[in-house]
Formats: sequence, structure tokens, C-alpha cells
Amino acid sequence: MNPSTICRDRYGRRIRSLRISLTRRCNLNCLYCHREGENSGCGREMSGEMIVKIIETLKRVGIERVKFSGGEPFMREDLPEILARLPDLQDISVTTNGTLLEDVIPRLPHRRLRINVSLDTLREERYMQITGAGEGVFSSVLRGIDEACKRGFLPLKLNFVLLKGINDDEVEEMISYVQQLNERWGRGSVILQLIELLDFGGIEDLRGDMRAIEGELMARADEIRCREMHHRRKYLIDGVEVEVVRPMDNSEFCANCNRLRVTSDGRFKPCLLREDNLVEIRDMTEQGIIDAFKRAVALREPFFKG
Ligand SMILES: Nc1nc2c(ncn2[C@@H]2O[C@H](COP(=O)(O)OP(=O)(O)OP(=O)(O)O)[C@@H](O)[C@H]2O)c(=O)[nH]1
Ligand code: SF4
Ligand code: SF4
Repeated sequence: MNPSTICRDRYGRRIRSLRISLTRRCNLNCLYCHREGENSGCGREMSGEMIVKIIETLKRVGIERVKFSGGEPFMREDLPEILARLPDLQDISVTTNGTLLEDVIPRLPHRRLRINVSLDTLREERYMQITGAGEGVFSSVLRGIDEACKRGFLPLKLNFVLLKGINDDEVEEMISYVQQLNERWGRGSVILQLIELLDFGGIEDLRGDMRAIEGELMARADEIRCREMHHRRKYLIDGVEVEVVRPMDNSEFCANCNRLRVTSDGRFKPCLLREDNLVEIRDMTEQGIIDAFKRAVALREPFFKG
């Protein structure tokens, strides 16, 4: 099977990775939660076995990377076991709110796992306002970040969603915090990722001005790099790598979208922002998975077009 035909959509985008939502469950309730655009479906979660089978099968047709997300992926008790059973891939990563990290880290198989942790503020009160968390959760997330670094899950990324009037005065402090972490754990150990708020209805007033922030980063960066995925820019600021995720109205971002999503109940989702073109994996044989994958790839189109 030739990956450049099976994995390429009609806009020439070569699918390299799967973004798999493991659950819709979460122990937080963030102001901006989009639950990976998964608002419909049966609510049943794929078994660990199904997840591993999908990955093994699609590795054979050219998938090189896997990202696990949620809800909160560590709400799945079997995540360490799923990770241990995965085939070798170029990149395996998980995006988490970090609240369960401290406990789960010792149980994770160390297979070059990258971890992205949401941290939208360095002030506990704001953290509680943004995430709905109770007291003490914020400090456990900070301890989880330290524990992950200590055990070598690097580079670790901190995800910071820019929220107008809530945390848009904290970018500088976040850069300093990452600088301190890098002094402790080694240069380049921690990356800061600034994320533009995605609006799934009703919260556009909270979107911070990412263009302005990016303009400032550009003006003072020692180096600027461009990632293949989404053509995201990375700015090197005082030794700290700051990656900018700016999807809104950004046709360049969508033109370089190379991931296919899988919902927690086992459907391929061609685009984060669309709910009308999901493809169910009805037949869990290898051929059934590949056929559903092909149908989903054929349905892919950039959400924002130039
Ligand atoms: N519109 C859109 N937004 C995305 C997409 N991928 C990521 N994002 C946004 O970026 C946020 C953070 O993504 P992460 O889960 O940390 O993963 P990532 O940064 O995309 O992936 P890595 O850099 O490989 O770790 C998501 O919550 C989304 O808001 C995408 O394909 N489309
Ligand atoms: S931690 Fe993630 S999944 Fe949970 S509420 Fe916040 S944004 Fe949603
Ligand atoms: S097409 Fe655009 S909006 Fe849709 S998932 Fe890809 S980058 Fe995100």
C-alpha cells in the first residue's frame, strides 16, 4: 500500500498523524472547552484493544505519529497499558490538564512520550476561575509538571490559551517561568505554546489578540522557525521556544493540516470544526479500518480556505 496515495487528501495534504480522543470525561470544566469538537455520538468509549488495533493498522498505511487527547486522557485508567502496547512510531504524545500527572507518571512506560500540559495562568485564583477547579488542584498541576520533567518526559509543552481580560497580561511571566524550568531541567526541556481561543459558540469575547502578541514575539525573536504541521511559527525568545497556534481564519494553518482525528466512540473526524462528515468504523477488521480511513481522508477539506 502506498502511503502517498492512501494518506493524501484531495487538497494534497498528506496525513501523517492520528489525534485520538480517549474519553469525553474530564475532572475540570474550562471556560473554553471544545472537547475536540465531539458533541454528538453514542458516548461509549473505544476499548484499549480497538485503539491499539486502529494504530497498528494505520501505521501500515503510513501513519507515523499519534496524539492522545480527551476530555482528560488520564481519566482512562488503561492509558499506561495502551501506551505500553503501541507499535514503534516517530512520535507519541498526550495532551492533558495535568491534574492526575503526579500520580500517573510513575506508571507510564517511558517510550519517548511527549506530554503537553494545559497551564493558562500562574495564579491560583485565575486557574480556579478558568478551569472550575477547587483549591489545591493548581499546585498539584505544578508538581505534576516537575515530576514529568524529573522523569525525563521531554520536551514537555505548556499550553496557554490566550484569554482577553483574564490572562493576556501573563505571557511575559509564562516565558520567565519556562526559563526557570529550563534552567532546572536543561535547555529546551520545556516549550511554551500560546493558543488562540477557538470559538464553538458564545465565547468569542474571550479571544485574546494573538496577532498582536505574535507581532511582539516576531520583533524580539532571536530565531524564527516554521513547523511542517499547520506551518506554525516557533519564536526563540531569550532561550525559550514559544510556539504559536493561531487557527482562526488562517488558511495557511488549514492548508498544512496533516492530522486525522478519531473520536472517543470510534469515528474518524476529518476536521475539528465540523460535525457533519464523521465516518464510523463499523467493521473492526484491518480492511474495515482502512476502508473507513480512506472514506474519511476523501472527505477532508480545509476549514478556512485562502
Ligand atoms: N483548528 C485547529 N486547532 C488545533 C488543531 N490542532 C491543535 N489545535 C489547537 O491547539 C490546541 C493544543 O493542541 P495540543 O493538543 O496541545 O497539540 P498540538 O500542539 O497540536 O500538537 P503537538 O505540537 O504535536 O504536541 C488544541 O486544543 C486546539 O485548540 C487543528 O488541527 N485545528
Ligand atoms: S481540561 Fe481539557 S477537556 Fe477538561 S474541561 Fe478543560 S479543556 Fe475541557
Ligand atoms: S482543516 Fe483547519 S480547522 Fe479543520 S482540523 Fe485542520 S487545521 Fe483545524
